[in-house]
Amino acid sequence: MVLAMLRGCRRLLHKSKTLYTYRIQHQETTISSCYYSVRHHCPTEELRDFGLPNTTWSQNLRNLYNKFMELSKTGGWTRIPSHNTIAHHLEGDPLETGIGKRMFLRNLDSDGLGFEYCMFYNKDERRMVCLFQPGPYLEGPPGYAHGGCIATIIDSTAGAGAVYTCGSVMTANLNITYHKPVPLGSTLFVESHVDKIQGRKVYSSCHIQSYDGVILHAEATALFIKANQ
Ligand SMILES: CCCCCCCCCCCCCCCC(=O)SCCNC(=O)CCNC(=O)[C@H](O)C(C)(C)COP(=O)(O)OP(=O)(O)OC[C@H]1O[C@@H](n2cnc3c(N)ncnc32)[C@H](O)[C@@H]1OP(=O)(O)O
Repeated sequence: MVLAMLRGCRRLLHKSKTLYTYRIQHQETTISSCYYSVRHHCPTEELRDFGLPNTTWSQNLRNLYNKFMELSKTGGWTRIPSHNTIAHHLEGDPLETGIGKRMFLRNLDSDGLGFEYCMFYNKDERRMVCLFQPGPYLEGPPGYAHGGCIATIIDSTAGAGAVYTCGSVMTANLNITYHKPVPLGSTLFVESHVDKIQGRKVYSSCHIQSYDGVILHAEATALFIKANQ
């Protein structure tokens, strides 16, 4: 499975011929675009799991987290680990993909300032839930989250849902309707669903609600393309 995905990635890289050259600490490293996939085990080093509660989490976020942890005990839902380097989520050579890079959503060194979130996956229902608290560094309109960060959390939730359902994918299309501004520091319930799989195309939908489900902040549809096997 792992080897097949890697081969799929490599074939794609040859096909697309999209090679980018990065200079990192005076060392030139050639990397290329790659489908996102899930690493099933971590390398030997101990890594922090950022999807666990920390002191910046609001009570509402903790309550939702506890609710899904309870649901996890009876099967159905599984908490998804979250690291700050994509190399530890990607299948592939960590030396090639990981040097000097951070995951966009985990690129701040202080908790609570940016994307504070955890995810839970339900395999049978093909659903991914993200419990999200946007920090003060995500400001767009005064006091509210930037639309780009809302797009990011939608893409990441629906993308992770597609990855956990189908394996390696890339986002090809994302359509978002913003209904209500998202207050910074609020607790949000983001939920995605894989609606249809047609060949390599994975169609998903996603919405963002307030933690109590009263306010619908945004809705989206997305198309992900599976890696060639
Ligand atoms: C982060 C959270 C951590 C949680 C823990 C899990 C960790 C792990 C999860 C990570 C989750 C990250 C989620 C972020 C995901 C990105 O941010 S991805 C980055 C943004 N996206 C990109 O950069 C993609 C850029 N585009 C491309 O590279 C290429 O166009 C694509 C999308 C790979 C497709 O190219 P291709 O493989 O050559 O496929 P191609 O043959 O062109 O098309 C295949 C089929 O799709 C159709 N198609 C392709 N594009 C489109 C389109 N735009 N519209 C409609 N149809 C299309 C084609 O018509 C074709 O249809 P059929 O003929 O089969 O019917």
